[in-house]
Amino acid sequence: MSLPQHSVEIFQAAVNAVLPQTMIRNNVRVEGEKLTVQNQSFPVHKNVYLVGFGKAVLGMAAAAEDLLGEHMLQGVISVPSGIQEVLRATGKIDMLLKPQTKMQVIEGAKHNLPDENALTAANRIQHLAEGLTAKDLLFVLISGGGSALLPAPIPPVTLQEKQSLTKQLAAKGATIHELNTVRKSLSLLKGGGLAKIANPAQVVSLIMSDVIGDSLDIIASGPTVPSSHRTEDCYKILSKYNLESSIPESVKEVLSRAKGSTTHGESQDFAHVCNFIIGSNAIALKQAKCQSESLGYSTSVLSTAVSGDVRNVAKLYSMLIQYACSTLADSNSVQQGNLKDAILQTIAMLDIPDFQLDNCLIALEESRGSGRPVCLLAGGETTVMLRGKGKGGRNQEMALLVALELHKAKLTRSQDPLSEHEVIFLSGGTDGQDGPTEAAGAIAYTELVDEAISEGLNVEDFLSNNDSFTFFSKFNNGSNLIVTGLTCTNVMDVQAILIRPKRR
Ligand SMILES: Nc1ncnc2c1ncn2[C@@H]1O[C@H](COP(=O)(O)OP(=O)(O)OP(=O)(O)O)[C@@H](O)[C@H]1O
Ligand SMILES: O=C(O)[C@H](O)CO
Repeated sequence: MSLPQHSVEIFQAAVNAVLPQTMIRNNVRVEGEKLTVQNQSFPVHKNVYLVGFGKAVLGMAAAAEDLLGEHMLQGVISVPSGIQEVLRATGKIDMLLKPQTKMQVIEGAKHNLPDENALTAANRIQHLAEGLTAKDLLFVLISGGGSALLPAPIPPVTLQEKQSLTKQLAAKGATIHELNTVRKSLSLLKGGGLAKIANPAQVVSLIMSDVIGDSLDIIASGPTVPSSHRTEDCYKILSKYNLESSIPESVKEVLSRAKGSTTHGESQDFAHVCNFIIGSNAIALKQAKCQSESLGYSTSVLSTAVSGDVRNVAKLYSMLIQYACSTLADSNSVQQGNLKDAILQTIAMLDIPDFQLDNCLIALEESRGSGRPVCLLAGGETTVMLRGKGKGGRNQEMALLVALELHKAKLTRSQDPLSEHEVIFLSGGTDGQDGPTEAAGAIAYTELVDEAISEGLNVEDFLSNNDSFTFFSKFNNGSNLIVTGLTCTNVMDVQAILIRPKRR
């Protein structure tokens, strides 16, 4: 198999590790009247209710209902518009609920924005939780996209007002941490509200993380997690993005009523709640590492928190590739030292706290000793400043930017170790949809720009129009695109760098 084929296999292993059914089965057991999640057990006796919200929740709910059997009484889940149709059309029948399901499925939040359908779902979920007693257990399934699928604005804030504020913040580049800090303070169910309403029932939440650092109170705005944020934090965020003057009166009223904490009660009110992370970027990368090792690569995971502007991140990966090639060729060159300094500066500038350059060295040293090819893995989520009107996504744009950086590096250095190695760079979204495109991501390599020129394609033109999908659709007959279809899971993005010396 070729390096590009290996990179796709490794990416696929990452995605398969976090498929909703796999995660439920790996983390949940039901034996008689005992429900065990990870290492914690709960008694069950036909007293389980289920609610869920998020892009991965349909498959999670189908697997959970199978496991819970007769213990499960009733459920409501809020999932993205059209998801059941897509699953049927793509033959992913095992992610759908069985015809005899006890669950009500409500589809909503088209384009990831809260709407009336999602509001109806949130109302039903609230109603179900309010009716629970100390004898009941509420199983809560949470995944990315959950914030938009569980809107419950605190009156007098309206859905439209909340939606408009969220949109304005997002358009001004607010991070998901900032966005969800504000959302929590305006919601009845977010920021621990759902758990509070379900009290005194036992609440067991299974959470799939799609945020950097896996912060429980940020994922889907933490409906079962006490909020660590205060109202002042909301005001700071609103003023940072110059939105203070445009906040509606209703929002001011709710914020002033909250006075201090944005959580629904104190943390001792959460004694009835157990939150479990069952899927994350780290879990996906761990499996990707296993797959890569079984394919014969010296492998290291560098980070699960790669974030920042896609252009800066692409520069980081390009330098890392050059550093790796130079280390594989000669462990003490001046070029290698300079690259290392530049890499460390970029990591500090991008603020990627968990980045382990030492892990990269371990893989490189192992490879130098064994002659095995190298695989470097990382994950996270970058941001793209949209300047053009093209079609693309952050992963395809990153792959194209890395190709361009490698091309430039090759031109500026003769006798470059880069040219002596075969290099593959893959970036893909684990949800299978990179931006509004039909691809999950793309594969790049050192010679891509030269090959594109010979096909009459100018990489820089496509990049300046944010048109990476159009580029990769045309280039090489589309064979550098990674197309998986919607995976119905999401633990952010995965990058894989594969390097081996060229055969002479
Ligand atoms: N033409 C484009 N080129 C590059 N990136 C784009 C383009 N259009 C949109 N994007 C990026 O795609 C992202 C939105 O797509 P997507 O829905 O995959 O991401 P998301 O909102 O983070 O959702 P999820 O977390 O489920 O992946 C935004 O970060 C946006 O900047
Ligand atoms: O739903 C959300 O808030 C985001 O996907 C982060 O979890």
